This record gives sequence, C-alpha cells and structure tokens, in this order.
Amino acid sequence: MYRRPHVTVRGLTKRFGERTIYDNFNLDLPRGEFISIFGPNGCGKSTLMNLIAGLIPVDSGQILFDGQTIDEISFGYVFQNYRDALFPWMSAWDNIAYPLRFQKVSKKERDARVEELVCKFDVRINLKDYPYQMSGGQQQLVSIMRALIVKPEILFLDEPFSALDYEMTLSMRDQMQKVFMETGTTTLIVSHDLDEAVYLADRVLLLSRAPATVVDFPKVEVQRPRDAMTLADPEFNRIKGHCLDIFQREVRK
Ligand SMILES: Nc1ncnc2c1ncn2[C@@H]1O[C@H](COP(=O)(O)OP(=O)(O)OP(=O)(O)O)[C@@H](O)[C@H]1O
Repeated sequence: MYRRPHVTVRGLTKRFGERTIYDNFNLDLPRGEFISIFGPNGCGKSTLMNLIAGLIPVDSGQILFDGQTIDEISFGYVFQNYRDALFPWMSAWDNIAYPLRFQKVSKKERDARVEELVCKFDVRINLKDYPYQMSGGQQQLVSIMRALIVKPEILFLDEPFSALDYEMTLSMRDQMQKVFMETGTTTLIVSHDLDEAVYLADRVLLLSRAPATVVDFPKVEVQRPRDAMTLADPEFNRIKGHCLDIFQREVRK
C-alpha cells in the first residue's frame, strides 16, 4: 500500500562558508519508522537532523511534515551532551514536566502525564532527585522522557548514548526500542556505531561524503523486539555488512 511520506525534504541546500554540505538534496521519510543516519565523519549527519528539526536555518529548500512546518508540529530533541541539557535546579520530575508548561497544561494534568510516561519506562530513578544526584544514564533517560512528554510527532536523537558507559548504552537502546514499539513515533537517530544504527532501525539512511547524497536507504527486516540474539541474526548481519561496504567505499573516495 502506498503511504504518504511523513517528512519531505525538497531542494535542500546548506553551506558553511565555502563548504557545501547539501546541494539540492531530496528525501522522503516514512511515518512511524525508526531511521538511523549513518555515513562518513563530517558528511553532514547532525546537520541534516538539525535542519529537519529547524535548529539551524536552510540556505534554500523546503522541509515539511505532512505539509506542515516544524513550527506547526510538536517534536522532541535529545542532545548528545546530557550534562548541559537538563535544568540543574529542577528535580527529574520537574525537568520531565517542563515542556508542558508551554502548552498551558495544568499541574494536575502535568503530573498525570509524567506518571503515565514513567510507567512506560523501566525507571530506576528517584524522580525527586536533582541532575547532580543522578548517573549519566539516568540523566539521559530524563532527557529522553522530557522529549517524549509532549507526545511528539517526531523525535530527534543526536548520538544520545555516546557519552554513556557500555552497560548503560545497551540498556538505553532497549528502553528506546520499547518506547518506540509502544508509541510508534517517527524517530531519527544519528549514531556512529553501526551495530547500534542497524539494531535500532527500521531503515538506515546511508549518506555519501559532503555534499551528501543518499547512497542507499535499506530496510532492516528483523523482527522486534530485538535483543542480544539479534546480533547473530543472518538478516541483521547481511544489512550490517551492506552498510559497512557502502561506508568503506565512501570513506575511500
Ligand atoms: N555551525 C557550523 N559552522 C561551520 N561548519 C560547520 C558547522 N556545523 C557543522 N559544520 C561542518 O559541516 C560538516 C558537517 O558537520 P556535521 O556535524 O553535520 O557532520 P556529521 O556527519 O554529523 O559529523 P560527525 O560524523 O563528525 O559527527 C563538517 O565539516 C563540520 O565541520
């Protein structure tokens, strides 16, 4: 069945000084899929996500979400550096509830929404704690919940686990997958870790060196929930090998 794309990028051009990162770039992203962006260092992965999220301006081109601009929809963004992302003077609970204040949601409703979200996650945090009392992983979990509290139409994750230790990273990936399976929110992640990119994704957006083009956009047809066994799944490894081939070809160019 034909499904209208959720995000349409048309004629996108972006330069930094003399460097052209995107030149008349086009892309369609399907609704409700988890999409990993992967490509050589400095090819423009974060730039693409920031352009789509409206955090940096396009030089020219148009980015629409079912025909609407980013200002007309709700979205969540999780930064790599969780240390600077949370308000240090607010408890975890208040950090999570914070975006709802802008939507003029009552205190009672805000508390109910946080409660509902907390139940979806495996939260082993005292939500009365302040950021300095929490581990890095706990802080990043709070950042993710804060991004989700607005029930975003689209969620942006810029290397969200790269500052965490390995054990925490594995647990966060699985939490992220669980939330995705429950909410079906269109999700875009930039990851430098090919295992992670493929493990989480419904599709992997493989970019070339700048000015970036889409080299391939393969679907990852591996059943969810994925777990440690997935790493031995032949289809998972086939896609991973394919992504690695493309990546190495691009890096050598
Ligand atoms: N604000 C900026 N001003 C000038 N140049 C920038 C700016 N942001 C990014 N760049 C440059 O644009 C290019 C693409 O950057 P971007 O961070 O999007 O790449 P990336 O693929 O995410 O990189 P990495 O793999 O290193 O994380 C890089 O050469 C970077 O130095």
